[in-house]
Amino acid sequence: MSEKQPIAVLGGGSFGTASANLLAQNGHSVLLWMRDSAQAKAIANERENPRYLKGIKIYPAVTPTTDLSATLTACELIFVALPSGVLRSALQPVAGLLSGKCLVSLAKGIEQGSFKLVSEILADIAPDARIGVLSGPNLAREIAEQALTASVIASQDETLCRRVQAVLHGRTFRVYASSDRFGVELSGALKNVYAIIAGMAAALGMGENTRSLLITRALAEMTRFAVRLGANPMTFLGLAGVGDLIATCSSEKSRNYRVGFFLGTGLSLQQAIERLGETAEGVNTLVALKAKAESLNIYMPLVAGLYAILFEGRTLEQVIEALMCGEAKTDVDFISAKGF
Ligand SMILES: NC(=O)C1=CN([C@@H]2O[C@H](COP(=O)(O)OP(=O)(O)OC[C@H]3O[C@@H](n4cnc5c(N)ncnc54)[C@H](O)[C@@H]3O)[C@@H](O)[C@H]2O)C=CC1
Ligand SMILES: O=C(CO)COP(=O)(O)O
Repeated sequence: MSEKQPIAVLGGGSFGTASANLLAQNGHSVLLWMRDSAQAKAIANERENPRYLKGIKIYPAVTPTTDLSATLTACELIFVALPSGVLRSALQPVAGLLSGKCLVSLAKGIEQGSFKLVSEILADIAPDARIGVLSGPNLAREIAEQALTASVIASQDETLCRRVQAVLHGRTFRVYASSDRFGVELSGALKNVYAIIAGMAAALGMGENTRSLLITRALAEMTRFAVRLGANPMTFLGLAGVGDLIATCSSEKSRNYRVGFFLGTGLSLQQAIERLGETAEGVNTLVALKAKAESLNIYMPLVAGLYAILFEGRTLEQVIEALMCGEAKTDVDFISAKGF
Protein backbone atom coordinates (compact mmCIF):
# COMPACT_ATOMS: atom_id res chain seq x y z
CA MET A 1 0.00 0.00 0.00
CA SER A 2 1.35 3.42 -0.95
CA GLU A 3 1.97 6.07 1.75
CA LYS A 4 -0.41 9.05 1.58
CA GLN A 5 2.34 11.64 1.76
CA PRO A 6 5.52 11.65 -0.29
CA ILE A 7 8.58 10.07 1.37
CA ALA A 8 11.76 12.13 1.70
CA VAL A 9 15.26 10.90 0.96
CA LEU A 10 18.01 13.33 1.98
CA GLY A 11 21.24 13.05 -0.01
CA GLY A 12 21.72 12.78 -3.75
CA GLY A 13 24.72 10.46 -3.69
CA SER A 14 24.73 6.82 -4.72
CA PHE A 15 22.83 5.45 -1.73
CA GLY A 16 20.27 8.25 -1.53
CA THR A 17 19.55 7.86 -5.24
CA ALA A 18 19.33 4.06 -5.10
CA SER A 19 17.03 4.21 -2.04
CA ALA A 20 14.76 6.81 -3.63
CA ASN A 21 14.46 4.65 -6.73
CA LEU A 22 13.66 1.58 -4.62
CA LEU A 23 10.83 3.45 -2.87
CA ALA A 24 9.50 4.65 -6.23
CA GLN A 25 9.71 1.12 -7.62
CA ASN A 26 7.38 0.13 -4.76
CA GLY A 27 4.81 2.75 -5.81
CA HIS A 28 5.68 5.67 -3.50
CA SER A 29 6.16 9.33 -4.39
CA VAL A 30 9.63 10.43 -3.33
CA LEU A 31 11.21 13.84 -2.79
CA LEU A 32 14.97 13.38 -3.24
CA TRP A 33 16.74 16.33 -1.61
CA MET A 34 20.25 17.25 -2.69
CA ARG A 35 22.29 20.42 -2.32
CA ASP A 36 23.66 20.45 -5.87
CA SER A 37 21.21 22.13 -8.26
CA ALA A 38 23.05 21.02 -11.42
CA GLN A 39 22.69 17.44 -10.28
CA ALA A 40 19.00 17.93 -9.44
CA LYS A 41 18.44 19.35 -12.93
CA ALA A 42 20.27 16.43 -14.53
CA ILE A 43 18.03 13.98 -12.67
CA ALA A 44 14.86 15.94 -13.53
CA ASN A 45 15.73 16.21 -17.24
CA GLU A 46 17.71 13.06 -18.01
CA ARG A 47 16.20 10.76 -15.35
CA GLU A 48 19.69 9.65 -14.39
CA ASN A 49 22.23 10.62 -11.70
CA PRO A 50 25.30 10.80 -13.93
CA ARG A 51 27.80 11.53 -11.16
CA TYR A 52 26.84 8.83 -8.66
CA LEU A 53 24.74 6.18 -10.43
CA LYS A 54 25.52 6.37 -14.11
CA GLY A 55 23.39 4.20 -16.35
CA ILE A 56 20.51 3.71 -13.87
CA LYS A 57 17.10 5.04 -14.96
CA ILE A 58 15.39 7.05 -12.22
CA TYR A 59 11.66 6.44 -11.91
CA PRO A 60 9.25 9.35 -12.65
CA ALA A 61 7.93 9.14 -9.06
CA VAL A 62 11.29 10.45 -7.80
CA THR A 63 11.27 14.26 -7.74
CA PRO A 64 14.71 15.80 -7.23
CA THR A 65 14.70 19.04 -5.22
CA THR A 66 17.14 21.45 -3.59
CA ASP A 67 14.54 22.91 -1.21
CA LEU A 68 15.23 21.20 2.13
CA SER A 69 12.58 23.07 4.16
CA ALA A 70 9.82 22.31 1.65
CA THR A 71 10.88 18.65 1.56
CA LEU A 72 10.79 18.27 5.34
CA THR A 73 7.47 20.11 5.58
CA ALA A 74 5.86 17.85 2.97
CA CYS A 75 7.08 14.53 4.40
CA GLU A 76 6.65 12.64 7.64
CA LEU A 77 8.83 9.62 6.78
CA ILE A 78 12.40 10.76 6.08
CA PHE A 79 15.38 8.62 5.04
CA VAL A 80 18.74 10.25 5.70
CA ALA A 81 21.52 9.28 3.28
CA LEU A 82 24.03 12.04 3.96
CA PRO A 83 27.66 11.23 4.83
CA SER A 84 28.01 11.17 8.62
CA GLY A 85 30.53 14.04 8.68
CA VAL A 86 28.16 16.59 7.15
CA LEU A 87 24.88 15.46 8.62
CA ARG A 88 24.85 17.58 11.77
CA SER A 89 25.69 20.84 10.00
CA ALA A 90 23.23 20.11 7.17
CA LEU A 91 20.28 19.30 9.44
CA GLN A 92 20.81 21.44 12.56
CA PRO A 93 19.47 24.60 10.83
CA VAL A 94 16.17 22.81 10.04
CA ALA A 95 15.85 21.00 13.38
CA GLY A 96 12.38 22.43 14.01
CA LEU A 97 11.06 20.74 10.85
CA LEU A 98 12.26 17.31 12.03
CA SER A 99 10.33 17.40 15.27
CA GLY A 100 7.97 14.41 15.69
CA LYS A 101 8.95 12.93 12.29
CA CYS A 102 10.08 9.36 11.50
CA LEU A 103 13.80 9.59 10.73
CA VAL A 104 15.63 6.58 9.29
CA SER A 105 19.40 6.78 9.02
CA LEU A 106 21.01 5.08 6.04
CA ALA A 107 24.49 6.38 6.88
CA LYS A 108 27.35 4.23 8.20
CA GLY A 109 29.76 6.43 10.09
CA ILE A 110 30.84 7.81 13.47
CA GLU A 111 31.16 11.48 14.41
CA GLN A 112 34.73 12.56 15.18
CA GLY A 113 35.26 13.72 18.76
CA SER A 114 31.87 12.72 20.15
CA PHE A 115 31.98 9.07 18.92
CA LYS A 116 28.26 9.44 18.16
CA LEU A 117 26.53 7.22 15.63
CA VAL A 118 24.29 8.91 13.09
CA SER A 119 21.04 8.01 14.85
CA GLU A 120 22.48 9.61 18.00
CA ILE A 121 23.27 12.79 16.05
CA LEU A 122 19.70 12.77 14.74
CA ALA A 123 18.41 12.37 18.31
CA ASP A 124 20.53 15.37 19.40
CA ILE A 125 19.06 17.48 16.60
CA ALA A 126 15.46 16.30 16.96
CA PRO A 127 14.98 14.79 20.44
CA ASP A 128 11.29 14.05 19.92
CA ALA A 129 11.66 12.42 16.49
CA ARG A 130 11.07 8.69 16.03
CA ILE A 131 14.38 7.19 14.97
CA GLY A 132 15.51 4.03 13.20
CA VAL A 133 18.55 2.74 11.36
CA LEU A 134 18.64 0.76 8.13
CA SER A 135 21.83 -1.26 7.67
CA GLY A 136 22.94 -4.42 5.91
CA PRO A 137 24.84 -5.71 2.87
CA ASN A 138 23.45 -2.97 0.64
CA LEU A 139 25.85 -1.94 -2.12
CA ALA A 140 24.03 0.93 -3.80
CA ARG A 141 24.67 -0.11 -7.39
CA GLU A 142 23.40 -3.63 -6.81
CA ILE A 143 20.19 -2.29 -5.27
CA ALA A 144 19.81 0.07 -8.22
CA GLU A 145 20.31 -2.85 -10.61
CA GLN A 146 17.60 -4.73 -8.70
CA ALA A 147 19.82 -7.55 -7.41
CA LEU A 148 18.04 -9.53 -4.69
CA THR A 149 18.99 -7.78 -1.46
CA ALA A 150 18.10 -7.73 2.23
CA SER A 151 18.62 -5.25 5.02
CA VAL A 152 17.78 -4.65 8.69
CA ILE A 153 15.60 -1.89 10.13
CA ALA A 154 16.59 -1.38 13.74
CA SER A 155 14.62 0.59 16.29
CA GLN A 156 12.88 0.06 19.61
CA ASP A 157 9.88 1.66 17.91
CA GLU A 158 8.06 -1.37 16.47
CA THR A 159 5.59 0.75 14.53
CA LEU A 160 8.45 2.50 12.77
CA CYS A 161 10.04 -0.87 11.93
CA ARG A 162 6.82 -2.18 10.42
CA ARG A 163 6.30 1.00 8.43
CA VAL A 164 9.81 0.87 6.98
CA GLN A 165 9.38 -2.81 6.14
CA ALA A 166 6.11 -1.98 4.37
CA VAL A 167 7.54 0.79 2.20
CA LEU A 168 10.78 -0.99 1.26
CA HIS A 169 9.63 -4.60 0.86
CA GLY A 170 9.27 -5.59 -2.76
CA ARG A 171 10.21 -8.22 -5.34
CA THR A 172 13.92 -7.45 -5.01
CA PHE A 173 14.33 -6.06 -1.49
CA ARG A 174 13.53 -7.64 1.86
CA VAL A 175 13.79 -6.00 5.27
CA TYR A 176 14.25 -7.76 8.61
CA ALA A 177 13.52 -5.99 11.91
CA SER A 178 15.72 -5.68 15.00
CA SER A 179 15.35 -3.87 18.30
CA ASP A 180 19.15 -3.51 18.70
CA ARG A 181 19.58 -0.13 17.05
CA PHE A 182 22.99 0.44 18.59
CA GLY A 183 24.43 -2.92 17.54
CA VAL A 184 23.06 -2.74 13.99
CA GLU A 185 24.35 0.79 13.51
CA LEU A 186 27.73 0.12 15.07
CA SER A 187 28.34 -2.92 12.86
CA GLY A 188 27.53 -0.89 9.73
CA ALA A 189 30.07 1.74 10.70
CA LEU A 190 32.85 -0.61 11.85
CA LYS A 191 32.88 -2.91 8.84
CA ASN A 192 34.06 -0.07 6.60
CA VAL A 193 37.45 -0.13 8.34
CA TYR A 194 37.92 -3.83 7.60
CA ALA A 195 36.84 -3.31 3.97
CA ILE A 196 39.85 -1.01 3.56
CA ILE A 197 42.12 -3.79 4.83
CA ALA A 198 40.45 -6.33 2.52
CA GLY A 199 41.02 -4.02 -0.46
CA MET A 200 44.70 -3.74 0.47
CA ALA A 201 45.03 -7.51 0.71
CA ALA A 202 43.44 -7.86 -2.75
CA ALA A 203 45.90 -5.36 -4.22
CA LEU A 204 48.75 -7.45 -2.83
CA GLY A 205 47.35 -10.48 -4.67
CA MET A 206 46.37 -12.36 -1.52
CA GLY A 207 43.83 -15.14 -1.97
CA GLU A 208 40.68 -16.53 -0.45
CA ASN A 209 42.41 -17.92 2.66
CA THR A 210 43.54 -14.42 3.49
CA ARG A 211 40.13 -12.89 2.84
CA SER A 212 38.47 -15.46 5.10
CA LEU A 213 41.07 -14.86 7.80
CA LEU A 214 40.42 -11.14 7.60
CA ILE A 215 36.64 -11.31 7.61
CA THR A 216 36.54 -13.77 10.50
CA ARG A 217 39.04 -11.93 12.69
CA ALA A 218 37.34 -8.63 11.78
CA LEU A 219 34.09 -10.08 13.09
CA ALA A 220 35.86 -11.10 16.31
CA GLU A 221 37.35 -7.65 16.72
CA MET A 222 34.12 -5.77 15.96
CA THR A 223 32.16 -7.96 18.33
CA ARG A 224 34.70 -7.61 21.13
CA PHE A 225 34.52 -3.84 20.79
CA ALA A 226 30.74 -3.69 20.49
CA VAL A 227 30.11 -5.90 23.49
CA ARG A 228 32.28 -3.61 25.63
CA LEU A 229 30.07 -0.73 24.51
CA GLY A 230 26.90 -2.62 25.44
CA ALA A 231 25.70 -4.04 22.11
CA ASN A 232 24.18 -7.50 21.73
CA PRO A 233 26.87 -9.81 20.22
CA MET A 234 24.20 -11.84 18.39
CA THR A 235 23.44 -8.82 16.21
CA PHE A 236 26.88 -9.24 14.67
CA LEU A 237 25.88 -12.67 13.35
CA GLY A 238 23.09 -11.09 11.32
CA LEU A 239 22.84 -9.24 8.02
CA ALA A 240 24.11 -5.95 9.43
CA GLY A 241 27.16 -7.65 10.96
CA VAL A 242 28.72 -10.59 9.19
CA GLY A 243 26.42 -10.05 6.18
CA ASP A 244 27.72 -6.57 5.50
CA LEU A 245 31.32 -7.60 6.28
CA ILE A 246 31.16 -10.28 3.59
CA ALA A 247 29.69 -7.93 0.97
CA THR A 248 31.95 -4.99 1.67
CA CYS A 249 35.17 -6.97 2.15
CA SER A 250 34.62 -8.89 -1.11
CA SER A 251 33.57 -6.26 -3.60
CA GLU A 252 35.19 -3.65 -5.77
CA LYS A 253 31.78 -1.91 -5.69
CA SER A 254 32.58 -0.91 -2.09
CA ARG A 255 34.27 2.48 -1.94
CA ASN A 256 36.10 1.57 1.27
CA TYR A 257 37.47 -1.58 -0.38
CA ARG A 258 38.57 0.54 -3.34
CA VAL A 259 40.40 3.01 -1.08
CA GLY A 260 42.24 0.03 0.42
CA PHE A 261 43.01 -1.33 -3.04
CA PHE A 262 44.50 2.01 -4.13
CA LEU A 263 46.59 2.11 -0.94
CA GLY A 264 47.79 -1.42 -1.63
CA THR A 265 49.03 -0.34 -5.07
CA GLY A 266 51.20 2.30 -3.39
CA LEU A 267 49.05 5.45 -3.47
CA SER A 268 49.12 7.71 -0.41
CA LEU A 269 45.91 8.11 1.61
CA GLN A 270 45.31 11.53 0.08
CA GLN A 271 45.82 10.17 -3.45
CA ALA A 272 43.54 7.20 -2.76
CA ILE A 273 40.73 9.43 -1.49
CA GLU A 274 41.09 11.77 -4.47
CA ARG A 275 41.11 8.86 -6.92
CA LEU A 276 37.89 7.53 -5.35
CA GLY A 277 36.03 10.87 -5.49
CA GLU A 278 33.14 9.49 -3.40
CA THR A 279 32.43 8.92 0.28
CA ALA A 280 34.54 6.32 2.12
CA GLU A 281 33.48 6.55 5.76
CA GLY A 282 36.03 3.98 6.94
CA VAL A 283 38.97 6.40 7.09
CA ASN A 284 37.34 8.74 9.64
CA THR A 285 35.83 5.78 11.47
CA LEU A 286 39.31 4.27 11.84
CA VAL A 287 40.57 7.40 13.60
CA ALA A 288 37.61 7.52 15.98
CA LEU A 289 37.75 3.78 16.61
CA LYS A 290 41.48 3.67 17.35
CA ALA A 291 41.12 6.42 19.96
CA LYS A 292 38.08 4.79 21.56
CA ALA A 293 39.65 1.30 21.66
CA GLU A 294 42.76 2.73 23.26
CA SER A 295 40.82 4.68 25.85
CA LEU A 296 38.89 1.52 26.80
CA ASN A 297 41.92 -0.76 26.46
CA ILE A 298 40.21 -3.05 23.94
CA TYR A 299 42.43 -5.39 21.89
CA MET A 300 41.93 -4.49 18.19
CA PRO A 301 45.06 -5.55 16.27
CA LEU A 302 43.59 -5.02 12.78
CA VAL A 303 42.47 -1.49 13.62
CA ALA A 304 45.85 -0.72 15.23
CA GLY A 305 47.69 -2.17 12.22
CA LEU A 306 45.76 -0.16 9.63
CA TYR A 307 46.15 3.00 11.72
CA ALA A 308 49.92 2.40 11.94
CA ILE A 309 50.14 2.18 8.13
CA LEU A 310 47.98 5.21 7.42
CA PHE A 311 49.06 7.58 10.18
CA GLU A 312 52.25 6.32 11.84
CA GLY A 313 54.52 5.63 8.88
CA ARG A 314 54.61 1.83 9.24
CA THR A 315 54.89 -0.25 6.08
CA LEU A 316 52.34 -2.87 5.13
CA GLU A 317 55.08 -5.53 5.41
CA GLN A 318 55.95 -4.52 8.99
CA VAL A 319 52.30 -4.63 10.05
CA ILE A 320 51.62 -7.97 8.38
CA GLU A 321 54.67 -9.47 10.11
CA ALA A 322 53.57 -8.13 13.51
CA LEU A 323 50.03 -9.48 13.01
CA MET A 324 51.15 -12.93 11.87
CA CYS A 325 53.94 -13.39 14.41
CA GLY A 326 52.09 -11.96 17.43
CA GLU A 327 51.30 -13.91 20.59
CA ALA A 328 49.30 -17.16 20.01
CA LYS A 329 45.56 -16.67 20.66
CA THR A 330 42.38 -18.73 21.09
CA ASP A 331 39.72 -18.91 18.35
CA VAL A 332 36.27 -17.44 19.17
CA ASP A 333 37.61 -15.83 22.34
CA PHE A 334 35.17 -12.94 22.03
CA ILE A 335 32.12 -14.93 23.04
CA SER A 336 33.68 -16.34 26.19
CA ALA A 337 33.42 -14.37 29.40
CA LYS A 338 37.24 -14.05 29.36
CA GLY A 339 37.17 -12.57 25.85
CA PHE A 340 35.02 -9.66 26.99
N1 LIG B 1 26.85 3.75 -1.48
C1 LIG B 1 26.53 2.66 -0.81
O1 LIG B 1 26.59 1.54 -1.34
C2 LIG B 1 26.06 2.76 0.60
C3 LIG B 1 26.28 3.89 1.36
N2 LIG B 1 25.86 3.93 2.64
C4 LIG B 1 26.10 5.11 3.45
O2 LIG B 1 25.32 6.19 2.96
C5 LIG B 1 25.94 7.43 3.32
C6 LIG B 1 25.99 8.32 2.09
O3 LIG B 1 26.87 7.69 1.18
P1 LIG B 1 26.74 7.68 -0.39
O4 LIG B 1 25.41 8.05 -0.88
O5 LIG B 1 27.26 6.38 -0.83
O6 LIG B 1 27.82 8.83 -0.72
P2 LIG B 1 28.23 9.45 -2.10
O7 LIG B 1 29.67 9.74 -2.02
O8 LIG B 1 27.75 8.58 -3.21
O9 LIG B 1 27.41 10.81 -2.11
C7 LIG B 1 27.51 11.74 -1.07
C8 LIG B 1 26.40 12.75 -1.28
O10 LIG B 1 26.40 13.63 -0.15
C9 LIG B 1 26.29 14.95 -0.65
N3 LIG B 1 26.83 15.91 0.32
C10 LIG B 1 28.11 16.04 0.73
N4 LIG B 1 28.18 17.05 1.61
C11 LIG B 1 26.94 17.55 1.75
C12 LIG B 1 26.36 18.60 2.52
N5 LIG B 1 27.10 19.35 3.34
N6 LIG B 1 25.03 18.83 2.41
C13 LIG B 1 24.28 18.08 1.60
N7 LIG B 1 24.76 17.08 0.84
C14 LIG B 1 26.07 16.82 0.93
C15 LIG B 1 27.08 14.93 -1.95
O11 LIG B 1 26.74 16.03 -2.76
C16 LIG B 1 26.58 13.61 -2.53
O12 LIG B 1 25.35 13.78 -3.17
C17 LIG B 1 27.32 7.07 3.89
O13 LIG B 1 27.28 7.13 5.28
C18 LIG B 1 27.52 5.63 3.43
O14 LIG B 1 28.34 4.89 4.32
C19 LIG B 1 25.19 2.91 3.22
C20 LIG B 1 24.93 1.76 2.51
C21 LIG B 1 25.35 1.59 1.14
O1 LIG C 1 27.84 -0.07 3.15
C1 LIG C 1 27.98 -0.48 2.03
C2 LIG C 1 27.46 -1.80 1.60
O2 LIG C 1 26.64 -2.37 2.56
C3 LIG C 1 28.73 0.30 1.03
O3 LIG C 1 30.05 0.29 1.36
P1 LIG C 1 31.00 1.43 0.82
O4 LIG C 1 30.63 2.69 1.54
O5 LIG C 1 32.37 0.94 1.13
O6 LIG C 1 30.76 1.55 -0.67
